[in-house]
Amino acid sequence: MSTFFRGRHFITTQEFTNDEIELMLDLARDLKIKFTHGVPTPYLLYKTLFLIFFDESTRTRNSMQAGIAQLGGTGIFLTPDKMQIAHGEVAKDTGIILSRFGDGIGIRFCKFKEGNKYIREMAKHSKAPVMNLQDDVYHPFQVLADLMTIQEKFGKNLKGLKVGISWAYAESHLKPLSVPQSQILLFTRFGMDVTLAYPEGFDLMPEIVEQAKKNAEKYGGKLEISHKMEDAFVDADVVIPKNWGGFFVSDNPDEIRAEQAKHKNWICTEELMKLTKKHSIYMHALPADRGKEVVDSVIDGPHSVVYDEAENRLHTAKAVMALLMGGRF
Ligand SMILES: NC(=O)OP(=O)(O)O
Repeated sequence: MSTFFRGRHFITTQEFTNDEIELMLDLARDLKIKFTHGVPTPYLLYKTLFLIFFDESTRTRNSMQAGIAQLGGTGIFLTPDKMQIAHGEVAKDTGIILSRFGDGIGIRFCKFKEGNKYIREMAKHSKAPVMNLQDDVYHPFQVLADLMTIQEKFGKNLKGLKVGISWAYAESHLKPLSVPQSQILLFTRFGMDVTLAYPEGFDLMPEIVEQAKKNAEKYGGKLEISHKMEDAFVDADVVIPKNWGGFFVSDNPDEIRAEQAKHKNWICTEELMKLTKKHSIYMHALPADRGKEVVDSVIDGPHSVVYDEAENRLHTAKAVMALLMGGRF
């Protein structure tokens, strides 16, 4: 199985076929069962993974570091301020050197208009797989865990499943576009009927929306855009209300924050959840701005699957690492 994957970069799920995504999820499910039963999975014995984080992380960093350890390898956590990146070393040089030292490189770099370019430049020169741990465009590990969680709740055939992805207000920081963008790209490929709702001005990247529409056409999904939060909730099986920055509103963070503050009413409440189907699930990649993006009674309530979703980050991370970094099983 691993010969399809060995040595490939994981920058967006868009560069993997549906069959390959399903294989990743099959392995993630198998790894989850083995982990739960204490069965060792030393698929990456003696392999080394470098993890470069330009930005903060709880789930991504720890799922990768715990994951590589559970596969028998070693994860080395790096921050640019303690590397020669701080003195201007370019992505090409860092990528060539680290890939001569080890077997994989993971990078988180969310800065708008810079992160994806940096990761692609490193991937161009690295002889080891480069894994995107979230950039300004994509968050492939998150969306893989999201899809795994949705399949756990609704089964493998997701055709016609109604998914509402909505913008929500937040104050903690300017969140990237990468989560909703990855979701509209992947969910439409699995036949889901996606409604994307956001206040005017908080657009996703036009080329990503175009690609998601093409995916929907090709795979029998749907993508509809609305500027009313309710539209993401009516009859939905899955709702994913989450903040993202309005990077097309302005280049100035203060202006984006001021624009966001006009939409404090975009919060996921119990009233909104009542519009969804009875069995609906509430998802969030976390961290959530409680009281801003969502009320406690929803995120802690019966519809919420946020901890299952976060838990699946570990198993999907392990599956991708095992496949790309040369696991033999
Ligand atoms: N969802 C997610 O990527 O979480 P972290 O920012 O904690 O890694």
